[in-house]
Amino acid sequence: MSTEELKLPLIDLSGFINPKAPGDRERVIAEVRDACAQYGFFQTKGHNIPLGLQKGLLQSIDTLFDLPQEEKRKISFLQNVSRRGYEESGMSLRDGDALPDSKEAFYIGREDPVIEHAGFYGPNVWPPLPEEEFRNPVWDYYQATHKLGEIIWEILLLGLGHPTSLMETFAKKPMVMMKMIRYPPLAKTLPGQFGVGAHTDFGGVTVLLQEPGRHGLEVWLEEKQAWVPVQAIEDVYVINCGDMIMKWSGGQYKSAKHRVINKADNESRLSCATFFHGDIFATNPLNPDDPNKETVGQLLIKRFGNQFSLANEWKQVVGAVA
Ligand SMILES: O=C(O)CCC(=O)C(=O)O
Ligand SMILES: [Fe+2]
Repeated sequence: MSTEELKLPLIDLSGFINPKAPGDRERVIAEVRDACAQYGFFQTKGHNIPLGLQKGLLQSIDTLFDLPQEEKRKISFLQNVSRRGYEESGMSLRDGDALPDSKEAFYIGREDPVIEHAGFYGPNVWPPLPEEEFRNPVWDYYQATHKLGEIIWEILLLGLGHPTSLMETFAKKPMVMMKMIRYPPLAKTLPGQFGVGAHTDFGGVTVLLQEPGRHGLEVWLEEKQAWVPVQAIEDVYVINCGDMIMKWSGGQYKSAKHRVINKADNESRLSCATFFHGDIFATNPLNPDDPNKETVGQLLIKRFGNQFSLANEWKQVVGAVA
């Protein structure tokens, strides 16, 4: 089978969110379970996120990244205790990659009024744009994908025979980060440079919006030893599981490698990923007997610690150092 013929499952979530007939919810739960067990990824419609919110968000991302570079640098995420703000192109380099990512990104997260736990919780930073052009549409969108992340978590729990009430044991004050991304046109990247190099997502559920028609995401399919291109279709989300879910589920749900190459010569590509993890002090809720007692916060530090300005303080808060 050639990679062009391989497609991720497309799952209609409306059967779970607004069931109309007996068995609707169970069907969706089984479809999601099978997709996450086989691929760790699926595409979805019937997710209840209004198209108007998606379009507003993409417009806001475009406006933000069109700001002059010096304006964007003033809100660098490296200067922010809570890792909110702007990441310049060329800043992310994974071990083993020859070149850094070409993408630029902007991060927001929970809007907590005061900085707590050395920055795990804290306020967002916002660019110097009118609220109705950026902050309002972005925040409305964040809340909508926060909700969708929660729904996917519930479906994943049900798929493994757990009650949805388990959410309360690990997601009372969950880390939910949102990353808005712009990839430069292919003509503006270096030979061999990726938009985002091959990686797995670190944590819980990822809810990904791709700019319609701007393909570029590819998922590694272990069983076929092949990269599968994922189409960027209007109103269709990509959902995937991160490493923490794979660990917590004892490998029942996969965390698959993926990467992005913007294939358009002269057009940039926008996307937005919302990452729904769990409370910073939460340990594996799926298996209280799991000998591995690493917390969500410790796992975050392991993966991103070097990008936080107060990394050592963070480490102490979550017990990653004495
Ligand atoms: O932009 C995309 O399509 C995917 C981005 C991604 O994988 C990530 O930010 O973790
Ligand atoms: Fe990713």
